[in-house]
Amino acid sequence: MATTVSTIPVIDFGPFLTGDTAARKAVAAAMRQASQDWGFFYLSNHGMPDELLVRSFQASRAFFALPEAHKRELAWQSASSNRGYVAVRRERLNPNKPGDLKEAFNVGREEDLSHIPAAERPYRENRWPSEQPQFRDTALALFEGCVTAANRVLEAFALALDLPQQFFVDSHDQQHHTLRLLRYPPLPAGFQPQNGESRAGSHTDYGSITLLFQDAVGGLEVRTRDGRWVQATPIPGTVVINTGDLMQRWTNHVFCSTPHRVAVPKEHLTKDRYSIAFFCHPNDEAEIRCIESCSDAKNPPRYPPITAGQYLMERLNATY
Ligand SMILES: O=C(O)CCC(=O)C(=O)O
Ligand SMILES: [Fe+2]
Repeated sequence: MATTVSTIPVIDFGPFLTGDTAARKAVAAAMRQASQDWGFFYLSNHGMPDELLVRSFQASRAFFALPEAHKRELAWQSASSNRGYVAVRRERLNPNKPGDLKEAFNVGREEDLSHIPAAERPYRENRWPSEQPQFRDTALALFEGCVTAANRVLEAFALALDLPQQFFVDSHDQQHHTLRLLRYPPLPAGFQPQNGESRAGSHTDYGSITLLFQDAVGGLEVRTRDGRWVQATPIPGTVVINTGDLMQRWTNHVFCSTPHRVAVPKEHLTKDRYSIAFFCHPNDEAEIRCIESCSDAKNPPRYPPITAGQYLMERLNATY
């Protein structure tokens, strides 16, 4: 019997950004197929400036090199804020496994909070390391760059589903996204994971789409439809895009959210690994109701409508 060795698709986004209607439709169709088959794809020519990404990884490295006590002063406080520093083993992406061997720093949308009652501000306020003033500028520039790139991807998703181009973009315009810098600390040579511990336990992402930039170390693994784990090997110049549970629900499983994890790698485990994830979340009030072109007699709507805010809060509270 012939076996087909399949890998996570690499899609050239250039024709979507600069091409004619036919070229844009072809890119959108490729994304739809990849989202159906894998829930994951790499995007080349994604439009994010390389200089910004280089600067962001440098800023991340400098931030995580701060003394632990300084980082803890910026600790993550609540799911409703979802900002700040998350220490090693603090989070379990797979709630049945030990805490993840990673640390993280979350950034949300930066807003003018002067008109907000003081008691509510901590929930909407980013936390910044006072000893690194340039860190804030870089993180916010990266946030903006990710919003732009994510919106283009959301336009392609809309095109793939015969929706008005701005359908998803409009329901993300409050930018309830989370930018997350991640560091996976070095592990001792010969390190053997105990009780299924890993750098990040198997999970699906909660939101609509995730953009993931990874360094050259590797370790990200994606589950195939038949239950095997495949390496999402770093490919320079690309961003990994995956669809989250909310998008799966919205599209009635036409776009799938796929379990993935960061395993302790066989090589380079004594090196730290850095990645940057941008989790896109629709506006709190956005109603996540099965999209019409995603259901028919054979695939009737699988979920009742829910607001994005309610859904995401439930998922986040379960992780900590
Ligand atoms: O660091 C990575 O490669 C993946 C991280 C991830 O999947 C997550 O934080 O949701
Ligand atoms: Fe993830």
